Amino acid sequence: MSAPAPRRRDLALWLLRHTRDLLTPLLLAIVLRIVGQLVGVALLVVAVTGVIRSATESGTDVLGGVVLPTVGSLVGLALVKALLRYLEQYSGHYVAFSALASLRRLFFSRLAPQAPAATDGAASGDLSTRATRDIDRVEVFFAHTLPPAASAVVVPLTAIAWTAVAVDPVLALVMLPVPALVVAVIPFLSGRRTWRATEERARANGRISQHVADSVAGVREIVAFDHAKDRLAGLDRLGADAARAADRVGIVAGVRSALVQVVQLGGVVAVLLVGTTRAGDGVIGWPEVATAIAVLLGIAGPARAVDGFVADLDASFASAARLFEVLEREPVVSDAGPASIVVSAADRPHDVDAVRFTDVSFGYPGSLEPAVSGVTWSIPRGTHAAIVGVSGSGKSTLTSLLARVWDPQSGSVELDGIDLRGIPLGEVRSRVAIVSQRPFVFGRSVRENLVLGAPDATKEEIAAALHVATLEDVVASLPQGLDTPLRERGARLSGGQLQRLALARALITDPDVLVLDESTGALDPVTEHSVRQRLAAWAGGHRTIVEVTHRVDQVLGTDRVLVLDRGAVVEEGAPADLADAAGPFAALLARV
Ligand SMILES: Nc1ncnc2c1ncn2[C@@H]1O[C@H](COP(=O)(O)OP(=O)(O)OP(=O)(O)O)[C@@H](O)[C@H]1O
Repeated sequence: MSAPAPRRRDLALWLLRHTRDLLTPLLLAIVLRIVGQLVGVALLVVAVTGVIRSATESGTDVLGGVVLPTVGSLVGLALVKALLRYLEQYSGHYVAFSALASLRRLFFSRLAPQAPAATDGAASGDLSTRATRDIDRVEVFFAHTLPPAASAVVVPLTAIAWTAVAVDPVLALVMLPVPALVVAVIPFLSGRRTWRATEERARANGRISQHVADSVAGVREIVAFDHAKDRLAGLDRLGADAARAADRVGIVAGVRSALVQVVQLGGVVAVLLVGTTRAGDGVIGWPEVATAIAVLLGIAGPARAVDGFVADLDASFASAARLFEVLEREPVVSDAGPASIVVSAADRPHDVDAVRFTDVSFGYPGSLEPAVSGVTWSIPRGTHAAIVGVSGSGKSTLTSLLARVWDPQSGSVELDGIDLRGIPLGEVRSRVAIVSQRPFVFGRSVRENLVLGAPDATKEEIAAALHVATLEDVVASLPQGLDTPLRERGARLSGGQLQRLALARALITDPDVLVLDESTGALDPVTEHSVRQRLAAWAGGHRTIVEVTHRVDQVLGTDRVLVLDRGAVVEEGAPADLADAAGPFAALLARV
């Protein structure tokens, strides 16, 4: 179920909630920035008043009485400002990068329980853009938003209040509309439109990443079917969508930036006009006019920062919204947690079936037809069972339910007599190992790929698994043996070797139930025969094997067979009996 689209305010609160621990350094960054910028305004004021005093004050010791103290103050203030800037940048970026690290951790920790159900078939390119670029964009929210936003309000107000008290209240009043417009009005002009365009740009970037990821993964098909031009044209179209959205954002940002300049320069002219009149009337002196202008110039930068970050902030929120979508999604299956039942191997009852499906029905989200319906079937421990049926009959779905990738909508799946929903998820996954149709191999060494599910596997365990999978000769022939690096997706292995690697990887975890999902299809008959023999020895009458296949002749040597058709059980029994009965199994067998 997808979460409702969040608003920007909700997103800001959501981000802050997930990074609560960083609020103290964030507050520190804000205070440091405000003080640093006030020191910046003071620098200008001291410089201007110093110049005016040295020009207007008569007397012999202008150098010692005015110039040197002014220069001394300027140097002192500049050093303090530099130090404050350093500390502000340090704490701001500490907050930002720590926030990114915790968002990354959060992303993967929330994604893991959703996998593989929610990630299988999901747009992997788009997902990785969310995990990388979108998370990086959120940095703007932490490092470049809250401190500048706070200082854009506090610095101008403080400086103008000081002007009202120490210089001239009328000039302060003339200055006031400038930061008000620059901070609170102009940055938000046309905000809704740019926000929508920014969201569209983020989505377009996600689609571009997906297109590129698909093109890289499917490069063989693209070349074989001479499809490169179409892919490029598709990329151009997506690029044009992103550019159009970026243009809309850019035009508004340009206009707003121009307006900021006009208002700030207009403010200087207004202060100059009013100040000149008041100085001419003798109400204030020229130094006061110059000081007021120095203050106005000093607060221009801090005030302008709001317009500077609003566009970036939109991009940051658009990315945060894409993260929110993934992070707040409910896991497809919920872990039963510590209250659930963990039964040690020794305590497991011997008289119950290893696996039992009771009236199990399940349909994929969004599908009208159930993928399996009303399946009731038991697999005694230590047997080799097979699920057969034509393509799309629900065989793989049944094994996914057995590994609790999904929960059935009705009925139950039991492991050793206990409903899977009452067993910790980690325990289910360690007791049921699936060797899938399309195993994934990481671009790491053979060894690292083998011990994925059992990082502490011993040399002997690895050797035993390689033996059952008849992979020992293959590994021995690799240039660095087990340490040979594999290219991504196992590019340097043949299809059959890849399948055997996946089998060995599952065996190393020493599962109670080994599920083979069409996982010997790429083996030559001699190798397959030898793998089957070794698997039977490995199972040794106490481990259970569930094999999914549409090669019906392969299952004659198994203990029992389930025949599925359009998700329903149409026959079940010992293969020899079924072969003799004139039922669906015999019909499938006759087609071989
Ligand atoms: N992730 C999914 N989302 C939606 N529908 C799915 C998904 N996976 C499978 N299906 C559908 O569920 C039904 C059963 O598919 P399943 O993969 O279990 O069949 P199968 O018997 O294993 O097929 P095959 O022998 O071709 O692998 C099919 O109609 C299929 O289209």
